[in-house]
Amino acid sequence: MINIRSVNKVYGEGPNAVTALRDINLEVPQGGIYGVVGRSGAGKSTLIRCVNMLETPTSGQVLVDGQDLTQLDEQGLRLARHQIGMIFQHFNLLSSRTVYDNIALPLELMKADSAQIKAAVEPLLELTGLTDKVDHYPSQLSGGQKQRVAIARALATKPKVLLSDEATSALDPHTTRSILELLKNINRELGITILLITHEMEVVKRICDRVALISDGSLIEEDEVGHFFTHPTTALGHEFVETALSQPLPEGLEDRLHANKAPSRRPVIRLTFSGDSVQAPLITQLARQFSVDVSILQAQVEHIQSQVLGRLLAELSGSDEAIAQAMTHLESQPVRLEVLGYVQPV
Ligand SMILES: Nc1ncnc2c1ncn2[C@@H]1O[C@H](COP(=O)(O)OP(=O)(O)OP(=O)(O)O)[C@@H](O)[C@H]1O
Repeated sequence: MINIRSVNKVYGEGPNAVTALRDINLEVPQGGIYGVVGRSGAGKSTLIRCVNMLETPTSGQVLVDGQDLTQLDEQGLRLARHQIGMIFQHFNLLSSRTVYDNIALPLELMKADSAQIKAAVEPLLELTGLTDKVDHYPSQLSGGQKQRVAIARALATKPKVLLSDEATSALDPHTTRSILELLKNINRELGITILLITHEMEVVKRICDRVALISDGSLIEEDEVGHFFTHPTTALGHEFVETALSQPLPEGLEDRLHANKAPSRRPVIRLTFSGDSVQAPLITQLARQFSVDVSILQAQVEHIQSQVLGRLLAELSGSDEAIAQAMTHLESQPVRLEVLGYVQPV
């Protein structure tokens, strides 16, 4: 649905030139919810703004529904943008217009008559839960309600694609959840493809099917969300995943953890399981096959999209040889093994 091919973007020229995107290739499938994550300044906004040509790529192609937007003139671009709605972190509503009139704006610009506008706006008010706010002005609305208006406005031209630029970053966690639910609902009910950028892995975890990670203008990782959470391949990917999954260590453990192995110290390991490996009797196997005792310190099971993700923190005890064999076995299994450190038995 969205094909980004070899896109580069350089701002400015000469010694002041800033390369914001480097040879980005990305394919967003039709009907999916696709997340792009990265640290501040990585190039996320530039990337999403290249998809509706708010920024023109320096080179490369951007195809939406098969049409290469980089080849269109102003008139062609104006028409193509009817297929692409966009929402922003700070809502960008017109303060002098009511909720109804904000949603109607893109239709007015398309010269729709009042009957057409009414027929389009009313179902959107219902979909976004704003029916009782129709005559309110933006100043009379909460942040979440303002974003709902912006979403309804973005859908007014019946786009095939919705772009979301940090749409929940200005909202509290509860409101964030309700807006993400709304986006998911829109994706499901209307079949709209959503491309969102965010610096919050929580957003990706909740609603995205696929995710891309960008760093310093380059795409460094791309995956299905459940797999990304269990098998990040880069150090940055790992860091992002941790922000969304990490739980505080059990009380007192941090103080007891040593970085180095010593004869009497026992390893504390973290196992991350996904899919079928959640069901696998790995722990009992360790005990039986390798004469290793496993004390579970913490356990957690989460559902990320269609994937089940389990995390287990455990202390292993047994002879050095048995522990080494058990670790080798774990490394060969479809789980992620991390050694957090070593503890002296209490
Ligand atoms: N209009 C511009 N002129 C010059 N440089 C720009 C412009 N817009 C962005 N940049 C630069 O391009 C790089 C990427 O910026 P961009 O805003 O796309 O990153 P981002 O990942 O969206 O960051 P943030 O999460 O902080 O918004 C940064 O180095 C930024 O300073």
